[in-house]
This record gives sequence, C-alpha cells and structure tokens, in this order.
Amino acid sequence: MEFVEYPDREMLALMLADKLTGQLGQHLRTNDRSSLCVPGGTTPSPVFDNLSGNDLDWGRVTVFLGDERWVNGDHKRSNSRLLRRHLLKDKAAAADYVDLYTGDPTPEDAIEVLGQRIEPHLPITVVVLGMGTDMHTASLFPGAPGLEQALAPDAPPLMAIRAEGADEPRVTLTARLLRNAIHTHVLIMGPEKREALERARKADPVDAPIRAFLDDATVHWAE
Ligand SMILES: O=C1O[C@H](COP(=O)(O)O)[C@@H](O)[C@H](O)[C@H]1O
Repeated sequence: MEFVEYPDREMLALMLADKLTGQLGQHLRTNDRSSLCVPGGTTPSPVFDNLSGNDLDWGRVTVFLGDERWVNGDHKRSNSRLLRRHLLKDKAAAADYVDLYTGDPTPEDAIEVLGQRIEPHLPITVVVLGMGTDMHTASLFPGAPGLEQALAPDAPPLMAIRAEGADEPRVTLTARLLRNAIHTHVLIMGPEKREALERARKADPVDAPIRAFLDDATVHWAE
C-alpha cells in the first residue's frame, strides 16, 4: 500500500484528479477505450469537480459507480445524482455513463442485466474506492449477508446487498472486479477515516472489507 498525505483537501482533490486523468490518458494511448469506476457518498465531489474540467478524450472513457443505492436517480441519496452534478459535466459530459440503477423494484431483479452492462468495460482501468468509518467500501459492508461470497475470487460481477449499516438496498460490484483494476486508489478524508484505515490494515476483509484492496492501492488522505 502506498499512502499519500496532502496538506489540505483542496490539494488532494486537485492532485488526485490530475493523477486519474494521467492514468486514463496513458491507457488511451494504446487502447480504444478506458473505464473509470468511482465511489459515491459524501467524500468524492471535490475530486469529481476538478476531474470533470480536465482535458482527456472523454468520448473514449466509460464511467460507472462501484455501488449504487436502490433509489431513484433524483433522490438525494442516489450516487448517480452525485455523479451527474459533479462529474458528468463540463469536459467529462462526453463520457459514456453506465447507470447501475435500472428502476426495477429490487436490485436482485437487475443483477443479471447489470453484469451484462459492465462486462464489456473490464478490466477496470482506474478504480477509486471510498471507505466508511465502519471500513466498508463500495457496498461491501461488514456483517452483510453474502459478504463472503462478494469477496470470493469466483464471485458474480455484481451482487445485491442488504446490510444493517446501509439505509437502503444496494447493488455493488464484487471484489473480483474491483481487485482486477489496473490502477487502484482509495480516497479518504479526516482523522476518523485515517484511524479506521489503520484498524483495517490489521483486520480480515470479512470484518473490514476495504482490507481486500489495500495491498495494491494508493491511499489518498487529507485532514
Ligand atoms: O455508502 C457509501 O459509502 C462509501 C463511503 O461514503 P462516504 O460518505 O463516507 O464518503 C462510499 O464509498 C460508497 O460509494 C457509498 O455508496
């Protein structure tokens, strides 16, 4: 694991956005298309705001979330809503977006079609993961029924998750897809998440799902 500490959140947002742009651009030099998998939640919007204005051949980039909350796209807890407001605008409006919310009554109803939507964009070129203070990442929550399967090397591409720590049913990419990304970044801010990261480093992925991704990740942190 590489750990990068920034003097402040603004600097983190600027420098991480440039790093992601560079890695996607480099990949596009030798490939027709690149894929960018990003987190939702409360942390990444400043990174997205910077990223959306960066020069990149966005028309050859496919963007999707690592997880989605099973709510309408205009709901305030929708991760897609966050992306539409902060990432899929400006220069990045040209990117292709694969929405994980289908409008089906439950995420279980959509799992098969979502697998088909994501499959053409694998392996993920660049994944950015967030983390909660409970050490969940994407919607891989400690204690969630099915978590062991979602962490297994033979997991399906996506799974529906219903966890105590989550307010609504979710859909998540499984560890198999997320771990196979070419470049892996973890984005965390604040002292509580830094402490959680230290706990996760000593834990088992079943108790601290973010642990499954740390060995190959660059962790970006600012107070
Ligand atoms: O519920 C979620 O939580 C994590 C962490 O979110 P944050 O609000 O603590 O930044 C996020 O990475 C995930 O995509 C989201 O659905």
